Amino acid sequence: MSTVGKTITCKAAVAWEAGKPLSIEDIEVGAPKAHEVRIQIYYTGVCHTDAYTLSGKDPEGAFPVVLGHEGAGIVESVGEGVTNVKPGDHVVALYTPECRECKFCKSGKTNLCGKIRATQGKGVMPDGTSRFKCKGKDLLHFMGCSTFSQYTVVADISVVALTDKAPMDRTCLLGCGITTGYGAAVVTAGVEKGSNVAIFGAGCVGLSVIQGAVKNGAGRIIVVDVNSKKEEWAKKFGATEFINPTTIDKPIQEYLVDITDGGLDYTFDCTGNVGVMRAALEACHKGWGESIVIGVAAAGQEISTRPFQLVTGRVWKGCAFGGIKGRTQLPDLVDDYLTGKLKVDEFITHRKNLNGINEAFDVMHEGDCIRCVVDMVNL
Ligand SMILES: NC(=O)C1=CN([C@@H]2O[C@H](COP(=O)(O)OP(=O)(O)OC[C@H]3O[C@@H](n4cnc5c(N)ncnc54)[C@H](OP(=O)(O)O)[C@@H]3O)[C@@H](O)[C@H]2O)C=CC1
Ligand SMILES: N[C@@H](CCC(=O)N[C@@H](CSC=O)C(=O)NCC(=O)O)C(=O)O
Ligand SMILES: [Zn+2]
Ligand SMILES: [Zn+2]
Repeated sequence: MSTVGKTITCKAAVAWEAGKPLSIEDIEVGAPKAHEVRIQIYYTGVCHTDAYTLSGKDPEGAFPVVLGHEGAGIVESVGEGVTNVKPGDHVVALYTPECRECKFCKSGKTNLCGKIRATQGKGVMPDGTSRFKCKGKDLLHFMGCSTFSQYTVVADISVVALTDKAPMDRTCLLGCGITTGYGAAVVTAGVEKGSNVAIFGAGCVGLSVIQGAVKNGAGRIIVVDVNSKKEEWAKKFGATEFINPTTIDKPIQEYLVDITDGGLDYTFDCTGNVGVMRAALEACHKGWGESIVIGVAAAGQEISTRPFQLVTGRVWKGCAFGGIKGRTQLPDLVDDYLTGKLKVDEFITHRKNLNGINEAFDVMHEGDCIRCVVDMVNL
């Protein structure tokens, strides 16, 4: 029986309040309205940003909410006026939408789209309402995606169709972590051939920065991580050196400046630690070194450095989703994956089913997890 135009009841992992485990519930997912798309989610990754919002530290975090923003699935139905995807398409949800008509999209300077950012940040659809209900209460959407539900509704500008040749348990990871790190190196920094790079934090994001740096022909690729087990991971992805900053007897930035004849051409923070962000900036070469902030720092945290660091030519910048425009550029990344040019399979260290999604959060904090993929169909 067709579900088109009807409310669907399905399972979802609901975050009722901050700091509490997710609860598997039957929820009602409304039909997509104009310019909306209802997706059956097959797989979702779990990102540190989901854990960050669940912890209650995200100033934009509100509850009850359906978290998740690294998901792949198949379009079930579309609302009036949707032209970019159709039922049956294999898709990935995009927390950085791409409308192609707002000031941001038209600027050619950023991947940040302004069209629905205000409502997305409030956890509602562009018309200001929610498509999720549970026990008579509205649930909030998250990052315009809410992939911890078997069905979700997103804006049409927040979804990209991809070839069905690429397995969805892999493409889901292109919805955040891999694309973020890879894009930060290739698009945001534009690492040049032969340039020296340091990457702080070798999780999914940092390892993806390594991939981007390798692709662009970087010279030295130095990875800094407090977890020595990450050395093997970093080298597998192409790092040329690994340093555990707890094993050296001077500040890491001084050490890096010493061993690189004045500093790095590009550095990347992939930890979310504001002290690390400062070290990454100060490890840059005078005159031209650029430091890219990728990590998400908790509410209230601030970055600082001596302004002289900037006066003398170092550049501090940052990016969301690596600077990648999802609808335009994700299909090419999938092609790169299918032709063996982009590692994706290698990131999957753990798998869980929807019923075990809280374990996915547990393993993420254990240090040997790069990404845990959650099967949303088989409970
Ligand atoms: N800007 C954006 O668009 C996006 C941002 N993010 C953010 O990026 C960050 C990284 O994500 P992800 O790769 O998944 O995270 P992980 O936790 O998997 O990786 C971070 C790594 O950094 C290490 N680390 C922690 N503290 C330090 C330190 N002081 N010096 C060096 N290394 C350190 C961690 O070690 P240990 O495990 O021992 O703590 C871990 O190995 C998160 O803050 C996440 O929220 C994610 C996606 C998109
Ligand atoms: N809501 C937080 C900031 C969280 C944040 O920085 N989100 C990133 C993506 S992190 C993905 O895992 C992002 O896209 N930021 C750009 C945006 O427009 O949200 C806060 O308010 O501090
Ligand atoms: Zn993420
Ligand atoms: Zn836009």
